[in-house]
Amino acid sequence: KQHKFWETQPVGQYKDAGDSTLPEGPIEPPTPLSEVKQEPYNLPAAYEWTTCDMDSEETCDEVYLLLKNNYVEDDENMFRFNYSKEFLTWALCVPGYYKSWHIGVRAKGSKKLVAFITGIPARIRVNDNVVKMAEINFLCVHKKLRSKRLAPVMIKEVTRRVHLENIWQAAYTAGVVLPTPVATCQYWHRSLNPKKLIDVGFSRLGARMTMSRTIKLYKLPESTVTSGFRRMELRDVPAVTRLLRNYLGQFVVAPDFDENDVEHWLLPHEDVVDSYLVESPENHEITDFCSFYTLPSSILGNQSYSTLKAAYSYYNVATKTPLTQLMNDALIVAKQKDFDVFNALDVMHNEGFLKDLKFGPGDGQLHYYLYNYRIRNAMKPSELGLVLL
Ligand SMILES: COc1cccc(CC(=N)NC(=O)c2cccnc2OC2CCNCC2)c1
Repeated sequence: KQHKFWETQPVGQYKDAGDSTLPEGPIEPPTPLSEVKQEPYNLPAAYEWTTCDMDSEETCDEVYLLLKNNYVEDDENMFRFNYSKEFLTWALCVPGYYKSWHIGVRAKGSKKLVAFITGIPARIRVNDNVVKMAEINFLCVHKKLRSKRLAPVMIKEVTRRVHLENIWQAAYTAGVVLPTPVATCQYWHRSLNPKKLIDVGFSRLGARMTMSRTIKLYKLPESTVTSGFRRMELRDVPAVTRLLRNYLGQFVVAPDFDENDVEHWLLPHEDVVDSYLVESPENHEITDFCSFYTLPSSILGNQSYSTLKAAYSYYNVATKTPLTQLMNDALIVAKQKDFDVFNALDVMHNEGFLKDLKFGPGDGQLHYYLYNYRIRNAMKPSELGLVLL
């Protein structure tokens, strides 16, 4: 039963593990567009496909509520991601996006939205090859429709619609192990509001630790320490693009951002994404950059709190300021903005600051996958330069 579906897909298969004679690159060649299935896959009779227009307030609301009530929970089912409507519009209406890749499933009678899956176009470099890919995300099936085997048909349908746009590769992440991860990352958390985190059960009071001692342990300065540290502005896009492209060039897998991408993904957008940079006071050169995105979680079954305000480390570049000092300034502004916790994966150079800045290891892993693209060896997290939302 294990992975009956994934064994039919062009992804690294367990039986090929360790066979380093297999070449790096696409597993299957593109299909002539005329041979791509023209009509949607069949759903169970009671359901129908729908395209979700995220520009429509009403549809965006439906998507928001479906995810708020049915999307990913932590291993102990204490928290559930609660992506905001603003965030979802930002994450899905990206430069060059296809509305047809924002796919919903409705119950025919009630017209209720019961499932969702999305793709967005991205240029991803793998070693020396820039590949047009779809980034797949937000796969969600209503809790009441689980184990109806809807996920495989939704994955096939988004794949079909991506193929229709002549794109043959994809990237996605999951908390579960599927055939076959290209990288397996550990996530880490830095307490900003330890009292709330302990009250809601996200963190536990350390052995031989009092609450006041714990609050003191995680206390941060009121203001940032790096001179020239300021929010990113539109005029900074060219310099930040140069800085980011140079930095990301060292990783095996990373986005191939241009100025248009940087403007969309990294310009500050309230309650969605925050980005800061260091402008040298002497020559006004931009030498460093840090960013984090806003992803709150609903707190399931707590009397005093309903929402965990979490910041997620996004892209960070340090060329003059020590990365640890730069990230400490990111923690300081996140605390100023009333975040409860700052999360990070051990990707890129993050491992270098996690322990020093008092991050604790999370209780799970995030696995990265490529669809129809083989890489000879799985990456260490430090070789991965891609952060998905
Ligand atoms: C605290 O509330 C949670 C609500 C749901 C799940 C989890 C645990 C979890 N699965 N965390 C992550 O996947 C994670 C931890 C650190 C950084 N990025 C992450 O995931 C991102 C990237 C993948 N898509 C979801 C958001 C926590």
